[in-house]
Amino acid sequence: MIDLEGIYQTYPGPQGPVEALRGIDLRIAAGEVFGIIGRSGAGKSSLVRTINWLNRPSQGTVTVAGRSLGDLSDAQLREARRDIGMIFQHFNLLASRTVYDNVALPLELAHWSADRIRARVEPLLELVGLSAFRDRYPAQLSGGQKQRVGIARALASQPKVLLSDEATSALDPETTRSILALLRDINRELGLTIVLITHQMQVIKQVADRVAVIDGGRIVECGPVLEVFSRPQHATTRSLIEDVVPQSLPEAVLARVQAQLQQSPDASARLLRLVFAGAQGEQALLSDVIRRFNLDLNILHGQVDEVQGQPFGSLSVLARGDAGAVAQAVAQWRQAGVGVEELSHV
Ligand SMILES: Nc1ncnc2c1ncn2[C@@H]1O[C@H](COP(=O)(O)OP(=O)(O)OP(=O)(O)O)[C@@H](O)[C@H]1O
Repeated sequence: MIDLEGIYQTYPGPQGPVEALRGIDLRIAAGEVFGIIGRSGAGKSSLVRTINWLNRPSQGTVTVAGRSLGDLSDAQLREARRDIGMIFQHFNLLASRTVYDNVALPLELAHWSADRIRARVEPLLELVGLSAFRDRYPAQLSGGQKQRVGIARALASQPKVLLSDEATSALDPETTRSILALLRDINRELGLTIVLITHQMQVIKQVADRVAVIDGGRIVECGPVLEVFSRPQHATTRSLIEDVVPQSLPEAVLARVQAQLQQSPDASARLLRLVFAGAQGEQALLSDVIRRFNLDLNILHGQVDEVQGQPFGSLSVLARGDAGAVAQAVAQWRQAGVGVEELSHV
């Protein structure tokens, strides 16, 4: 559905050119919810804006729904952009128009008749849960309701792709969850391809199928969300994931364990972090090794969660046992597909 090849974006700057995008290749399939995450200045906005040609890249090609945007005339580009809806962090609603009229705007601009507009807008207001608010003005709405108007407006021209530029960044966590659930429903019901850029891993966790991590204008990691969460390869990914899955042991917990072991030393003790995802989360991972290898396992820190309906978690444990027992337990976990890393020597 979306194909980016060799995208470079250079902006002029007071201290010389700024290279915002440095060779991006990305393929997003029809019907996917695809997340792009990165820190401030990583190049997220520059990237998402090349997908509707609001940013013309310095180099590279963008193909959306079979059309190479760089090859189109202005009229063809206007036509192609109807396939690409967009929602924004600050909603971009017109204050002087009601909810209904904001959603109707793109259709008015396309010279639709009032009857046709009504037939399109009313079901959209229903879809986003705002039928009762149709005559209100943006100033009379909450942030979440404003974003629902933004979503309905973006869907008015029946796009194939919806781009979301930090659409939940200005919302509280609960409203964020409800907007993301709405986007997921729309993706399922309408088969819409959704590309969302965000700096929040929570957003990726709740809604994306695949994620690309962008850093310094390059994609440093890309894959299915569950895979990237369980085996992050790049330091930037790890630190972004820390928000939703602890990647290390809090200093205070580590200090407590070290103090305990100083009082009663144990040469077999190892501090391990286990990461499990999907089917592994349903197995008796701990009790099995405890029984089989006669291990002592203290759970020190961790979290069990769900990503895309699959169990996913990380547990930090202190493992102790007879000579070789901990190593055998580690081997068994690894064989079962559980990620095991040694946190530090204690
Ligand atoms: N129009 C512009 N002119 C000059 N430099 C720009 C322009 N737009 C972006 N940049 C620079 O390009 C780099 C990438 O910016 P971009 O807005 O794409 O990042 P971002 O990841 O979306 O950041 P944020 O999350 O803070 O919005 C930054 O160094 C930024 O300062």
